[in-house]
Amino acid sequence: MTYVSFPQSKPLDFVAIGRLCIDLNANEINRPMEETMTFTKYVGGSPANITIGMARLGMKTAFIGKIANDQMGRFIADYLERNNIETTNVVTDNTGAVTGLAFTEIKSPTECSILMYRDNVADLLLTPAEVQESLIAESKVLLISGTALAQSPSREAVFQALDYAKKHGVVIIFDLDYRPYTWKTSEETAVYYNLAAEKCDIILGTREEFDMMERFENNPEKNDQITAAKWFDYSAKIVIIKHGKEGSIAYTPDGIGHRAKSFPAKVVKTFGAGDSYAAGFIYGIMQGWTIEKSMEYGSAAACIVISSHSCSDAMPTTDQVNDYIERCNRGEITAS
Ligand SMILES: Nc1ncnc2c1ncn2[C@@H]1O[C@H](COP(=O)(O)OP(=O)(O)OP(=O)(O)O)[C@@H](O)[C@H]1O
Ligand SMILES: O=C(O)C[C@@H](O)[C@H](O)C(=O)CO
Repeated sequence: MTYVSFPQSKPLDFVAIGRLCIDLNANEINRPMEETMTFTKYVGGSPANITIGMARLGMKTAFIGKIANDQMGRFIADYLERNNIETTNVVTDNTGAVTGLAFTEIKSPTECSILMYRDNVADLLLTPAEVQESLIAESKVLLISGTALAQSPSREAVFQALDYAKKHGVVIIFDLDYRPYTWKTSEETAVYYNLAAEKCDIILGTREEFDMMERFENNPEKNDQITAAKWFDYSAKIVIIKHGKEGSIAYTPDGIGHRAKSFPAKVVKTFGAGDSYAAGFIYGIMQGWTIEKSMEYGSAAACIVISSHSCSDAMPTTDQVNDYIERCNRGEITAS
């Protein structure tokens, strides 16, 4: 059963809009931040990580975003280009804005947190006029990510991108990517998340992210089926609700809750799971695979990233994902 059809005639597979940032991941793992002294620098930002994941899987990708006019901004642009991600719509800020930083704390494989430095960041300064209609028109998929909705003008830039995608028959995917610190009030957050989600074909988020959006709804038991059903009255064809290592469930308008097997992992840190899962899942669904097989692929990609030190740099190729699945099936990988 095919739930989403991708416009095959379009030359570009995937374009994402949103933040391009820097991750500084603790080298001394299993320690609190207070005792962490050194970090390794990687490109970060959830939509950037997903795009890098899609590129590693062999998809033709592009990014729409704004970078600071400094060494960090140039590091990001260079990394995207080296990963074959088209950067014609990566705009350089000229107001002195800075690159967002995410310092990661790896206290244990299950206790990880992120300290974000996001004052006056360039990514939130992308304007609607800077979004290239022609780039979106030529892509099969547009991915939006919730954090870009937190402030103007980036918020309007995302809605502009959504309008272009609708106009040109591009499949729209929303990774909720809710990061509380970029928002001012919970009401504002829920309003803009809901307005954007109404326009999307595939919505991916954790149970907690959907809870945040449901502040105006009546779903006291946090029932996944009720959560998903609302979006089928708008544009959605697939709603995925993620539950960490318990796996995820994909709901479709026919009332089916699709589940896939998850894999064991030797976990180094938990962050990056969602981004790699998204890349693997979207790749699979774009190949015409079943929802279950696509979810399985996303789960395996997630295991590879959470077993590694970085998010972006660890995004796997198809050979790496296939190899991981085969090794799990042979019982060669066990959970940490
Ligand atoms: N400890 C784990 N072991 C195996 N698979 C995992 C584990 N944690 C996450 N996954 C896989 O990754 C998928 C997405 O994870 P999760 O629900 O934690 O997303 P997320 O909260 O968006 O991630 P992130 O921490 O990157 O924001 C899960 O559905 C599961 O397949
Ligand atoms: O999304 C961010 O800004 C930070 C990410 O790059 C980070 O590594 C992460 O949280 C991935 O889920």
